[in-house]
Amino acid sequence: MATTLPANPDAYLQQTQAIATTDHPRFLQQLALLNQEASRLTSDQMWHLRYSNAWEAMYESDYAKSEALFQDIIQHSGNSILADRASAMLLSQLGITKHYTEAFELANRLAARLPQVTDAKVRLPMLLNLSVSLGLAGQTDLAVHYARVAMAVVPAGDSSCYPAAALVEALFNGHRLKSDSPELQQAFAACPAAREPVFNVNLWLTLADLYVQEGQPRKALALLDRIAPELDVNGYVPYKLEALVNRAKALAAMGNDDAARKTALAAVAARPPDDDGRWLKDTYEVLYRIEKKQGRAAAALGYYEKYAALDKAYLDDVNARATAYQTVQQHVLAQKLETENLSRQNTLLRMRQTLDAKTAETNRLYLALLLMALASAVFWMFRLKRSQLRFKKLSHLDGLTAIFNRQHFMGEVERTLRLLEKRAGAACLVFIDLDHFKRINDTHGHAMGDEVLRQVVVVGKQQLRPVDLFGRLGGEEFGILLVGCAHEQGMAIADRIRHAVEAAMVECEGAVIAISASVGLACTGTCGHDLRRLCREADAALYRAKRGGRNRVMAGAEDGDLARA
Ligand SMILES: Nc1nc2c(ncn2[C@@H]2O[C@H](COP(=O)(O)OP(=O)(O)OP(=O)(O)O)[C@@H](O)[C@H]2O)c(=O)[nH]1
Repeated sequence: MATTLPANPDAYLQQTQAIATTDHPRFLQQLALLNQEASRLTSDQMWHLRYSNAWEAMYESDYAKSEALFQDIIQHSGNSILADRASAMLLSQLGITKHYTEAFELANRLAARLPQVTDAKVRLPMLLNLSVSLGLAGQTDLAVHYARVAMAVVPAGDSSCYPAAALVEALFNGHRLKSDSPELQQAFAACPAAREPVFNVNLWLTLADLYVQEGQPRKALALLDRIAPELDVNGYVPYKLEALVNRAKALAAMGNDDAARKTALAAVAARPPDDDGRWLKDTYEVLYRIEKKQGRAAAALGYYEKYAALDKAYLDDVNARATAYQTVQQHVLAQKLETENLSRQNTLLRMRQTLDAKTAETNRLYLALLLMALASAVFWMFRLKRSQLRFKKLSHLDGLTAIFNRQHFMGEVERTLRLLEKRAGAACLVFIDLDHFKRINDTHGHAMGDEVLRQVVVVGKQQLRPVDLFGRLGGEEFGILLVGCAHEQGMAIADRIRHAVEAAMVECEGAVIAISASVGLACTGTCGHDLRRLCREADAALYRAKRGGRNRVMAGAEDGDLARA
């Protein structure tokens, strides 16, 4: 054996772990060397060394140490392959130490991880330990399934001893194995070549057990005799105990009570401190039957009590495993349902949020549309109102001169007279008619006539105050209401207007057109505030102005006329 680490510690670490079961003494030597030279290892190599140390601690039943090391590797190594191998080993250990709930939880995690594990050297221990732990749970179908899957993943050229042995164990624990089962033959064919003495011995002991169960005690005894030397070499206590129990059972079955008792008592003495009582209960059963058969009732009762206590403990353990398995599965199912429920709730929530967002968006859109519609309605209403007002205003005005038309003028005069009547205010109604206007049209054309009409309005406005009303009554005739004016003042203004018309300079083709107007006036002082009377009087005054020679202002009969200026 090397006393210093070889140049390539990676290969040495791998080779060391590979001989852990086939050459355990050498494994121990190499492990000691690796621990001694640990300072020369890289971080990853140190994790591999910790794995081997954990394996050895588990082999030596130092479960506290091995569990701490396995957990450290799983959680901190950062090496998924090593972590998976450590998980597989920990699974096996949790079954041995009866931490069933943790074991089945880990089994579920490993089963879920299996599809991602491609390395056959890692998949194999995972599948094997899944088979063993599910066998512990009483799930024979699953245990057999995983063992058969494990058979299929064995790399070409490697031994199929481990999965074949796992399959035998799964079938045996499920009471589905017979001494001539092909699975047993298959394991016997694979394991000797793999030079796995522990597995070989286990298979032989299983066969011996089957012989006893099948009522072939001689065959069992012959087999046990044959493997005795190997048992001594390997010195694995539980196997020795199983061999003694089966030997005692076989001897008892053959009626060799003394030898059976002696062997059974040897089995009791060989019981290791951490034995789970599985084999010992069978031992006490053998002893109880022998004592009973030989009439030693007290001794029989003593053994029976021990047998019954161990059998109860064994059955309790079986129940504990099954219960832990069911609990874990229920927990997983509950978590799955909760996750599904949460996911459904999340989906609903997301849908509701989307709907809310859409509704808010739609509402915003509606609001925007409403505001737009409102703004547009207000705008159109404003435009409508404006145009209505414009039309209304236009409808009140004379198209040519832009002063009040007849209808509106009369309306406004009537309204103003009503107000003045209430206040006893005075006013004079003035009618103006251009003289010989037809001639102007005829001489200068209709357009020129229009221009004359416009000019008359311009000069007329200049003589009026804002409160006065001015309107075109038709053709070349205009009306004015002089608000707040009594007769004299009215006459003066009317005459100023006549003057202004006469003085108006309307040119046509270089010549000035002569214009004059006849004016009739009627005032409230004599006619009162009645419009019709005022109109009649103003009209009559105008008539008299025309008749009197035009270009003059005449007042209503009682008002007294104003002579031509
Ligand atoms: N250019 C123009 N002529 C108009 C308008 N309205 C009426 N007239 C004309 O005004 C003239 C009025 O003629 P008459 O009623 O005979 O009166 P006059 O010629 O002014 O004679 P007297 O009133 O008697 O002085 C007619 O020839 C109408 O055609 C108008 O808006 N524009």
